[in-house]
Amino acid sequence: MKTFQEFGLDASVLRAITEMGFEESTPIQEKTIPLAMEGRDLIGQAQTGTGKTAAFGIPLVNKINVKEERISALIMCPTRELAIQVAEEIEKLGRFKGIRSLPIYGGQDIVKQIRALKKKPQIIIGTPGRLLDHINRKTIKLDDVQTVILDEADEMLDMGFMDDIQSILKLVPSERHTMLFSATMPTNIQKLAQQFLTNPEHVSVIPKQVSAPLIEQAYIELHEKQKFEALSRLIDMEAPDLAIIFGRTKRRVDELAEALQKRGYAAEGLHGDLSQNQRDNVMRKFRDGSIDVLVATDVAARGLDVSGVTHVINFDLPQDPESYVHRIGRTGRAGKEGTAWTFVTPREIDHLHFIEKVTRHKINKKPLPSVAEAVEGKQKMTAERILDMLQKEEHGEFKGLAIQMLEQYDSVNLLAAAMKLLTGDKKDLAIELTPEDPIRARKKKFDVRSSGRRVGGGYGSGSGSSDRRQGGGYGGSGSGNSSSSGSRYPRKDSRDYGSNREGGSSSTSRNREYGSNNSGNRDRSRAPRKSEDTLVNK
Ligand SMILES: Nc1ncnc2c1ncn2[C@@H]1O[C@H](COP(=O)(O)OP(=O)(O)OP(=O)(O)O)[C@@H](O)[C@H]1O
Ligand SMILES: [Mg+2]
Repeated sequence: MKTFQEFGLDASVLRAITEMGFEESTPIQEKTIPLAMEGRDLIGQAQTGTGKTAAFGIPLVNKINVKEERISALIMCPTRELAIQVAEEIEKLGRFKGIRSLPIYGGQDIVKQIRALKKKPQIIIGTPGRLLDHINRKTIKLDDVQTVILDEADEMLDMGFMDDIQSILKLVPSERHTMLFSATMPTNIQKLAQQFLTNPEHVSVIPKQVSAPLIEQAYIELHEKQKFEALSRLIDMEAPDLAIIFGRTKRRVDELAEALQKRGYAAEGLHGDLSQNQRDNVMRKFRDGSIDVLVATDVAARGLDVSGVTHVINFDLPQDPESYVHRIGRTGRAGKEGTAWTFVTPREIDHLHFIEKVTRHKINKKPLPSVAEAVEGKQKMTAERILDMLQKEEHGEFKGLAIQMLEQYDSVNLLAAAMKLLTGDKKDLAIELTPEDPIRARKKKFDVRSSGRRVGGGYGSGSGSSDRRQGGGYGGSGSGNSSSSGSRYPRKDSRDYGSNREGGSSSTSRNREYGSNNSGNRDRSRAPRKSEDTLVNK
């Protein structure tokens, strides 16, 4: 892998990269940074957690003129949390150069945003709905934008943002530099690319499977009614540092978070019905470790990068292979290992096999964790906590009492009693969740032919050679034949996109940005996609 010095970047950008702790470039960065520096339009595809943000962020920040007082670059993201996170990474990269960047997303006070816009940021990172609001209010002008980046482009299409993106891009000069990034590139992305990109270079560092290489994948077959017990045993057995649990609907997420809290886990829910304040709080707590279980709808599936996530658990099977890939990709990031568990009801087994085929990765069947395994896991965890406390030496104030008690009681019994207390056990609390319908299997055929030369993506797994090709898909060699009419946008479904578009811009009342108030709705529709060949590349 190349070091960052080899790209000929500005010294201030190099300094930022070093401060961020990046030593060498990841495969997608190595491929795209030079092309982006030449001003080439790009479609960049690489596995989850392999540094796509910096792959576009570094050349962008390098190119921006800090003297510019108008918006010169626009990054669009599908969710608010992602816009915030990408903005933070851009801020870090641009810090020493003195670049001004600003996240713009729904749910945040628009007046505050307008005030921040007066500071003349050069880079705006936003969700399409709120961006349009500002454009309509004339608080954002795009006449001087030279670079546009669509992060998670396929998801934005899937969410029905095509019209908004079109409206926004119409206002950007056509002489511009445009780049699309995602870990998954269904064929319908071709349409978007044709429309918005000029002679793009396809850069793909996806090896034979699209999911990240460092994630161990397992599934447990069980009945809907067994899921919660299985979940709590699994958490006890595995003792994750941080875990994300995906549920299918907002109601599911609420019920699950509450049930986990009742059982004594530090868990909170994240979905689009929460206020932005609540969403921000939950994310902050999860990032700083004050909660260790995040229960979420697919609003958290894309792009979120929280270090220390060791486990992803699909409490409900995701609707499509893309969603699976992105959900499990919240772990196993930046060269770290992770484990992904998926709960599957007997009627969903076919759908699981479909996901395995499309992602070209076997998901290993595992038995339901036993009570004994759960107990053992919990005991180990308690012992670790005690040893951790010993090392930190924060227990001094208890020493006097300990000596007194040891004079009267046997040390083994004392410690065992303390451990029992510390472990806590609320297993007897009955938990009842509203059942979810199973995901239906797909009937249509799909094509998983694979060919072509591929290189390893991720950290240190690549051979360094590139595999640029037309088309994307799940590692298929793809000629980019998008024969289907299967455009996946707009999806008029009940997904949780957020109808509260503060500032009430025109276009549509469809819910956006995973932030609305229609309780009980699904964050992702269960309606199968129209055509399988929008999923895989032929
Ligand atoms: N060259 C590098 N060296 C070390 N760490 C890096 C490097 N580039 C990026 N990272 C870190 O890797 C993590 C994942 O990066 P990022 O979020 O950009 O992944 P991604 O490819 O966009 O994943 P996703 O598909 O899930 O959005 C981040 O914490 C980032 O800071
Ligand atoms: Mg990303």
